[in-house]
Amino acid sequence: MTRYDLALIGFGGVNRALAELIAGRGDALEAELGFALRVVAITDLRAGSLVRTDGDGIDLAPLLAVAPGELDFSAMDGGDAEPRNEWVIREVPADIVAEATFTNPMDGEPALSHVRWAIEAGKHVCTTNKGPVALHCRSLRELARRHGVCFEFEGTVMSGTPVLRTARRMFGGLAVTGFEGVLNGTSNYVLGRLESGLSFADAVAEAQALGYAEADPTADIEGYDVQLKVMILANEVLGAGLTRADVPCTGISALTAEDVRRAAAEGLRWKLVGSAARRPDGTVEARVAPVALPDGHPLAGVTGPVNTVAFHTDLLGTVTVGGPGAGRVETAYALLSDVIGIHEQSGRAVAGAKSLQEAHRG
Ligand SMILES: NC(=O)C1=CN([C@@H]2O[C@H](COP(=O)(O)OP(=O)(O)OC[C@H]3O[C@@H](n4cnc5c(N)ncnc54)[C@H](O)[C@@H]3O)[C@@H](O)[C@H]2O)C=CC1
Ligand SMILES: N[C@@H](CC=O)C(=O)O
Repeated sequence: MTRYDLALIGFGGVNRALAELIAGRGDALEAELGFALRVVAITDLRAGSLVRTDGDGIDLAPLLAVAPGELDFSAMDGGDAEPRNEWVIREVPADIVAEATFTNPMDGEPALSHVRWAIEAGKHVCTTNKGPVALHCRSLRELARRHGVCFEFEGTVMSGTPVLRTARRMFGGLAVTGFEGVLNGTSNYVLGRLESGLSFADAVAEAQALGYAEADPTADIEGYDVQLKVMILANEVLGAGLTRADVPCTGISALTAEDVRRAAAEGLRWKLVGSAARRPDGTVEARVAPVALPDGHPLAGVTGPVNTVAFHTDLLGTVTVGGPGAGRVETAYALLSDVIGIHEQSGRAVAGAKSLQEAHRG
């Protein structure tokens, strides 16, 4: 039975939910997917680092029994008060590094370095961190190709909803001309709560407690989170090569509860919309802005942390993908789907190498 050893970098909502998935249904996953998962290292800014490469690896149950803010690895066997990210990523034997630290929309660091170190050490990477992917995807892909490892990031757009894989695998042979979508769970949740009478601050606090918001929710409210997602989607699906400067961005902070309620009474729903479209000259224009959509518009009925993106294509017209856009478990599932993707690609690589050997022999 194949087994993948995982190093978890960042042990907040998402990677903790991944650990819960592995601890809670590892055996069922093993039976269904044909591979086992063992966590051999965890690092976190607040908890420190923990490494166990013997036996079953790290015993996750006792860690998960401790409240997130109270976890301290320093007194544990194999533990250290420091995160020791570089040492863990480069030196601890692991097959896959799951990166889920804070997203930095300015330069992608320190997650960018985490991803680079892992790839340079010959480890596959899956990440939910939008910074490195939006800002440096091309160079990281090239680095991964040179080192013969996978670089997967399904969770960076619409959490566990498989929008990137759908667009990459299912749109072969047609031209995507653009897309528009509700791509941030927090702002959409906040707009809905304003409509039902909550204050802005209370609505944001709820979104934080539910695990939807970024560590600094300004990214959700001012639209930077959607800006990164638009870049990722446009660069993946339209080959756009967009930088942040190419995507003008306005968030929802200027909207008041009164604006939202008045619009609702007039049959309009405010939504934070991220969009991109190919111009006749082949370049791509993109933006992030709040829009008051009439009831009946396909994006007007998207509520709470649900996200939806409508892709415009030449052969199929508009194809819409919708599902959870945020949430700890939902995003942990994206990491699991990346691991499955890595397993499939590794299987193909092994099968390819075997048939090459057979061809040489025969
Ligand atoms: N929560 C969600 O719904 C989604 C989150 N994401 C992304 O996934 C990542 C993780 O999200 P959450 O777990 O919700 O965030 P979180 O804030 O709950 O957890 C992040 C963890 O990373 C740790 N950390 C920060 N910097 C670190 C460093 N330099 N070294 C080691 N640990 C470090 C923090 O101590 C914290 O425990 C973020 O980049 C976020 O943008 C993506 C899609 C959805
Ligand atoms: N903060 C983000 C989480 C997922 O990317 C959101 O609210 O959508």
